[in-house]
Amino acid sequence: MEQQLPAGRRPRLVSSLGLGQRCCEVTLDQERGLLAWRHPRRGGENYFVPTSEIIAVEETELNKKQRNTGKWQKLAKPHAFTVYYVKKARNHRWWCRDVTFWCVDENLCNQWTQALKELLEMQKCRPKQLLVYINPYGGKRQGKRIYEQKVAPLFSLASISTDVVITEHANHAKDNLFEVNINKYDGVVCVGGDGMFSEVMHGLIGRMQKDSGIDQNNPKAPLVQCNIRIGIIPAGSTDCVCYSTVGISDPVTSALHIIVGDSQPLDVSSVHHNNTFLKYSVSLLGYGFYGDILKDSEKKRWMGPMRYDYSGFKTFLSHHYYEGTISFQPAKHTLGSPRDKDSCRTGCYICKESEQQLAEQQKKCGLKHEEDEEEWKVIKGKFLAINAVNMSCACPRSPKGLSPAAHLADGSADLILVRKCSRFDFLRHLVRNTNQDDQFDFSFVDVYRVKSFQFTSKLSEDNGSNVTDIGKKRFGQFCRDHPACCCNIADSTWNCDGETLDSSAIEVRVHCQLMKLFARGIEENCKDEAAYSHSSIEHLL
Ligand SMILES: CCCCCCCCCCCCC/C=C/[C@@H](O)[C@H](COP(=O)(O)O)NC(=O)CCCCC
Ligand SMILES: Nc1ncnc2c1ncn2[C@@H]1O[C@H](COP(=O)(O)OP(=O)(O)O)[C@@H](O)[C@H]1O
Ligand SMILES: [Ca+2]
Repeated sequence: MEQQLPAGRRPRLVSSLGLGQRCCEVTLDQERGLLAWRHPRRGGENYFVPTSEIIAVEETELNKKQRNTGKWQKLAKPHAFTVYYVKKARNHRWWCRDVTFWCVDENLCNQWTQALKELLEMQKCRPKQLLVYINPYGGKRQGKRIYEQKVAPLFSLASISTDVVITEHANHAKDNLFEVNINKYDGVVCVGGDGMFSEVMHGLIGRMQKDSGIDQNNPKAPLVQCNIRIGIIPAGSTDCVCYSTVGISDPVTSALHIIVGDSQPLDVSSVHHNNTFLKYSVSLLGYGFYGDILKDSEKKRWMGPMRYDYSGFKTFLSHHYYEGTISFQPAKHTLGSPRDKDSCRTGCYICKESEQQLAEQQKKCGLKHEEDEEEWKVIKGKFLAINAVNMSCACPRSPKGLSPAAHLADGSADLILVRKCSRFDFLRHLVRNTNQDDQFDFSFVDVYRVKSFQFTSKLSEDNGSNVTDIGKKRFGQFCRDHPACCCNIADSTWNCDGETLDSSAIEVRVHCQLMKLFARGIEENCKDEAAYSHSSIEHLL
């Protein structure tokens, strides 16, 4: 049955179709892009699936067993089609579910499959061709298996073609991205952890700047936005970028976000030392505690993700603090503050506002550099940790993150300064990173929302530029001589998204929405699946 609508509008299909052994009314609102049916069993539960969340539609041959039971016996040849769709479960997890409808009228069946396929064709943001890099050694070394068993079948169901590269060494993906014909692809997927994501991001952003003649060594150069989206299939040790942008670290959920063609802009920080480009960072730039953990944990890679717990415990016991000067420019352009109670969620208005400001600025100045005369604030002190985060840095170890109110795409980073305090107080602060309590509510913790910052350790100020070697020598000697003492004349290292930086003196600038992910930010939590269905229909109708 078809309902007539005014000319120009797409019709609403309403039919009584078979579902299992019974009949149910199925509606396809083509104008609004919504498929709905009431399950004849399961207490008559209503299902509402936005067509933007349909993965695939296939004509289906009903098998013998299905045909030989119940109503089928009386039918000559039933015609059927299967709809594969996203089912949202608790904790931001997505599943791929399917439902098979049947009818005796072949024309009606064709009408349904054709209408659904046309609606899928209209989803222009979906990728058709992807370049996939798999780090076989990331996390628990399961990357290849995860991709082959959980992700590749979904890509194939969604008719996505892939070129797959299994990396053979570090920087393989990054170097490869400078050579490939990137225009062939609608996106790049990395299977691994934050380090692997960082590699792919460096390849893409670096390639983009090279092709546009931008000198990455110039810390003030306005960088060219990278429009090719990156998808992350989590298979690493921390998977913070995935968790903070999707809400869960789950390969199937991430694959489905890629398939439906989600897009989430992301701020990226550039890190320089003496007019030399060092790295980009999207998650954590950590000096002191997280730098020391990383340095120690690199020697324990064979332990897998557990290396961070081991090195974390060791580093906590060592309780080293570091002296230095941090200068920063507060982010006055953004509406939020790090102590906000609300977090960045799908469709965040603060990030949208920044996007608008960015567009206006680009219209005004193009790629010209705008002189930034805004004030610098300077803080000298003794720090146990200096953490700069472009996003919340939520991960399974810290579900709300190091800075729960940080925004994915507002053009700012949260700078968290943890000053020298007792071991017990530091532990209280750390524990609050793992629970619901406020980790900033301590006299020794300060947090600022910034658009750029610089750091120089006391050691580098005292000794000039060749800090790393001096630090290394003194650190070794000092530790042997005074193992129980916590004061430190040595430098720590910066942990930049899981990679150590060679210099402790750095200059950092946040680039608003420099790149995009196949994600949509964390969706508002839904109490249960049925509630989701009803809220989504209310939103759509
Ligand atoms: C009582 C103990 C409390 C421990 C506090 C735990 C808080 C954990 C916050 C972790 C934030 C992580 C930010 C992301 C960092 C990653 O970029 C980096 C590299 O990840 P990967 O490539 O997947 O290995 N991971 C880390 O630096 C690990 C930090 C973990 C520290 C325990
Ligand atoms: N084939 C490979 N062999 C060794 N190292 C690799 C390989 N492929 C990628 N890498 C490097 O491994 C590092 C860590 O990878 P990642 O996937 O983030 O795992 P983890 O989360 O366990 O640290 C990355 O910095 C990346 O450059
Ligand atoms: Ca940000």
